[in-house]
Amino acid sequence: MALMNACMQREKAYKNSKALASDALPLPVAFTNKVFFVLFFGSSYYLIQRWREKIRTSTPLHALILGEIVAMVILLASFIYLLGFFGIDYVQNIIGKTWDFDSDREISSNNNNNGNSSCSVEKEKSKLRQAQFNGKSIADNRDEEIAFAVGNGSLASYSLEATLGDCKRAASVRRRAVELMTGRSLEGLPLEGFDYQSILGQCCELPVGYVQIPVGVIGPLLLNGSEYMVPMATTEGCLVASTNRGCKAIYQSGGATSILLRDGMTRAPVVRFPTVKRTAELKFYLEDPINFDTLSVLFNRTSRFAKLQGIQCALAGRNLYMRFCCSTGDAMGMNMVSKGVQNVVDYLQDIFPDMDVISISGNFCADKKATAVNWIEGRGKSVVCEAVIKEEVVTKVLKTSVPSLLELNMIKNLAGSAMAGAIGGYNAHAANIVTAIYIATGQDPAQNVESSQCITMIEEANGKDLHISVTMPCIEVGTIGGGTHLASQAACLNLLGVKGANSDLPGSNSQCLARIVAGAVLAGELSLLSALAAGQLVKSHMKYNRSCRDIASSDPLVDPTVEGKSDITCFS
Ligand SMILES: CC(C)(COP(=O)([O-])OP(=O)([O-])OC[C@H]1O[C@@H](n2cnc3c(N)ncnc32)[C@H](O)[C@@H]1OP(=O)([O-])[O-])[C@@H](O)C(=O)NCCC(=O)NCCSC(=O)C[C@@](C)(O)CC(=O)[O-]
Ligand SMILES: NC(=O)C1=CN([C@@H]2O[C@H](COP(=O)(O)OP(=O)(O)OC[C@H]3O[C@@H](n4cnc5c(N)ncnc54)[C@H](OP(=O)(O)O)[C@@H]3O)[C@@H](O)[C@H]2O)C=CC1
Repeated sequence: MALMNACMQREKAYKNSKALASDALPLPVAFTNKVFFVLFFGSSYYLIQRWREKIRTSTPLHALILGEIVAMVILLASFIYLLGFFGIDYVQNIIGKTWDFDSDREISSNNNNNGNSSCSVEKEKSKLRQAQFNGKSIADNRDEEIAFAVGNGSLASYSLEATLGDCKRAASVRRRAVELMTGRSLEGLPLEGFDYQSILGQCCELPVGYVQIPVGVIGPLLLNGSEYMVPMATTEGCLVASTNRGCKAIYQSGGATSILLRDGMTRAPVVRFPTVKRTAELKFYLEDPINFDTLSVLFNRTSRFAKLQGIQCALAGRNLYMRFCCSTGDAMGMNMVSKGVQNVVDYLQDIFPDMDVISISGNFCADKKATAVNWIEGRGKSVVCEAVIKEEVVTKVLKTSVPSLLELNMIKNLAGSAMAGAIGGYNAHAANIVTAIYIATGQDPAQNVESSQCITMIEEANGKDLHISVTMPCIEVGTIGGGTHLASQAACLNLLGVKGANSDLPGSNSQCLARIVAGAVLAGELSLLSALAAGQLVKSHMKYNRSCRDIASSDPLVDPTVEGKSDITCFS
């Protein structure tokens, strides 16, 4: 019955978009469905009973009485109704889903082959191809002329990819147009050496080049018995060196252990009702376990990998914030969770017609913001990582002592952050390591905000050694989707052995990456805290983080002959 109910409610969500037999009836769909179910099973039961009776009394089966004829008509009618309502729609959904995947594949293969991102781009492209400029098709003009047209506004800059059918040429022309418009040179921002087709429709609009960020590598990071060489993209000198020192200390102490506590991405739409009473009704509806099956069926059908785990509600007057949480396989999952939530919200709109959807994101998610809800409930992967660092390693490699680190962590990371009113900022520099690995491996770098939430604990172990742990509730990483497929980022994921989707165990690649992030953060915390305890910080940054070269005179945009510009002091 629960399944039947689930099916009935699930199909209702599509009532608005698909014509169904039930639409013709002036009755609520849930009611007519129940009536036809009862008629179907009632008539079936009656006919079976009659059939058995006829066999027992040797009456010919074709000799029908009026009641049997009526029952057969009812059976046929209810069968047609139910088939029309569930069966055909179900088949259509399967076909529809298959088609969706095919079209997704078509889109991505187009991306790879000729730069078209979608059918709409294809249509746009043919429209634009017909457009004339200087009496010829746009693509037949010289780049300088096209750039001029973009610069003076007669040609939309974002239509260049579709118009020219060549992503690299589009970026080059746009770049020139920007230079013409601003009168400033983009020399120094590279154009060559990048696959612009790979970002179309997925990673970046209006490209004019790419920024180069050096990638350093730390390791081996000995984590859960495996060794990892971890890539970090950064321009902060000293960061890689420091984290590498932390890896050495961990390695010489026998390695670190990293454990995944939970894995679920969240999205929280906000809706409003005319009264608080109605808002509370939706809250109770969402919290009723009977309804969860229906909602998860609706949610899960939007993806092969997204699986709804739960919905947490928070109410503010007439507004309800519904924090959906789901597993997302090897993807970070923001697009996936948003797609699933949209499907559920459409369905809820159907049964709560007075519900006003304010926004698919109501900030109770909470994406790219430092919040208590993430800190307490977690978002993405929640990971804890620990290591016991031997006393002699603390002395020789980290150049400090166990008591100094204990005291520093308590006064700085715990009390100091409490004084600052931090939310999840009970660490020294988790954000440094998180962001550098995120950029190197194609993650969404803006999610460093909550991904860097971390509490670093340092305690004594075995009477003389040091126990350190980092607890990170919101590591939001994926090994598929976003920027993970780009050549450089994919190479970094490959270095870690977690490139792409794990077909045997979906989710295990991204979970492994999250553990590595926590392991690297542990290394970073160890080293920076040690440098601070030993009073080494400024000296080390003057060595690795400030060039001895005359920066001003090496800048091509600065005239070195201008007086005073070369007056740079070298600290070392
Ligand atoms: C995508 C649009 C802009 C379409 O918006 P639209 O209004 O449908 O677009 P349009 O075709 O009518 O064009 C309007 C203008 O948009 C620009 N535009 C339009 N298309 C392009 C293009 N291809 N390349 C460059 N510019 C474009 C362009 O300026 C254009 O004017 P025109 O030049 O034609 O006169 C809109 O739907 C939009 O802004 N969507 C929101 C996307 C967004 O902001 N994403 C950020 C990531 S979400 C996130 O990370 C954080 C989150 C959401 O989780 C935080 C939270 O919790 O809230
Ligand atoms: N929409 C939003 O509000 C926001 C979006 N973003 C952006 O979203 C992007 C990331 O979204 P995300 O959903 O992670 O990625 P994608 O949108 O790329 O979705 C992942 C795709 O990979 C497919 N897939 C294949 N194998 C697997 C597997 N093993 N595990 C998981 N998925 C698999 C999924 O299939 P299927 O189709 O079956 O699910 C899906 O189509 C980033 O670019 C990020 O910057 C960031 C913040 C907010």
